[in-house]
Amino acid sequence: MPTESAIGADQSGPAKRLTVLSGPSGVGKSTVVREIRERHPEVWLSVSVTTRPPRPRETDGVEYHFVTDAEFDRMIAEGGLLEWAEFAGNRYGTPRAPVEERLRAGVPVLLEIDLQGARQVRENMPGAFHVFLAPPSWEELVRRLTGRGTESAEVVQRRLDTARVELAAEKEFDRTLTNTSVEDVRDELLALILAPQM
Ligand SMILES: Nc1nc2c(ncn2[C@@H]2O[C@H](COP(=O)(O)OP(=O)(O)O)[C@@H](O)[C@H]2O)c(=O)[nH]1
Ligand SMILES: Nc1ncnc2c1ncn2[C@@H]1O[C@H](COP(=O)(O)OP(=O)(O)O)[C@@H](O)[C@H]1O
Repeated sequence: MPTESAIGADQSGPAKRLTVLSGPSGVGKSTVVREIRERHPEVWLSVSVTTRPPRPRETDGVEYHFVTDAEFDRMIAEGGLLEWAEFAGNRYGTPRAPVEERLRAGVPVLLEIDLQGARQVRENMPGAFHVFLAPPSWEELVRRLTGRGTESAEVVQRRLDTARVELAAEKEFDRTLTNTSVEDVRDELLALILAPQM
């Protein structure tokens, strides 16, 4: 079985098809990912584990696997997470085995994770391609995050504080896509996921 670093380091194998999507809370990552899930089953979307409670209209096993703190602790202890991070008071992580299985089989894999997780993937899997989803403007980001209406004012403020840090990290990414039109971003992202990546 290839090691974690061997998967990422193998520039000739299917591991080049690991794509990471990051960007500030509210920019539209989940919306773009939902479009890809519904229209492009050829791309495999990693389903993260999280200790955050489900939002209305989220289904366990679809957007996330919703787990307890104890279950999350156990996954860390067993080495079952490829990466994980704490974000706005909750923990999120990528289950390792399903990602490695798909990459070995040559299936394109998309991870939607935060900046801290993206940095861990960059460190451990150097073959991954990193895409930053940017808002058209700061005002529009605030509008989207507030307009979604799924978080309290306090949580929105916390996410906006984090968003400033995330926006400053854009240059770490291989490519920026600006989310003006969801359909345009979906098509551009799909092209990057399916293209042979340098
Ligand atoms: N590191 C890491 N971050 C994740 C993972 N899954 C989701 N996230 C990120 O956690 C942050 C919060 O996600 P969520 O609570 O769903 O809020 P939303 O992205 O604003 O809809 C976002 O930046 C996600 O990209 C994961 O497995 N690992
Ligand atoms: N291109 C877009 N134009 C206008 N609104 C958008 C666009 N993309 C997403 N949204 C809206 O912005 C809000 C935040 O999007 P979401 O996908 O939940 O963001 P994220 O997953 O990055 O936190 C949602 O209400 C969503 O409908």
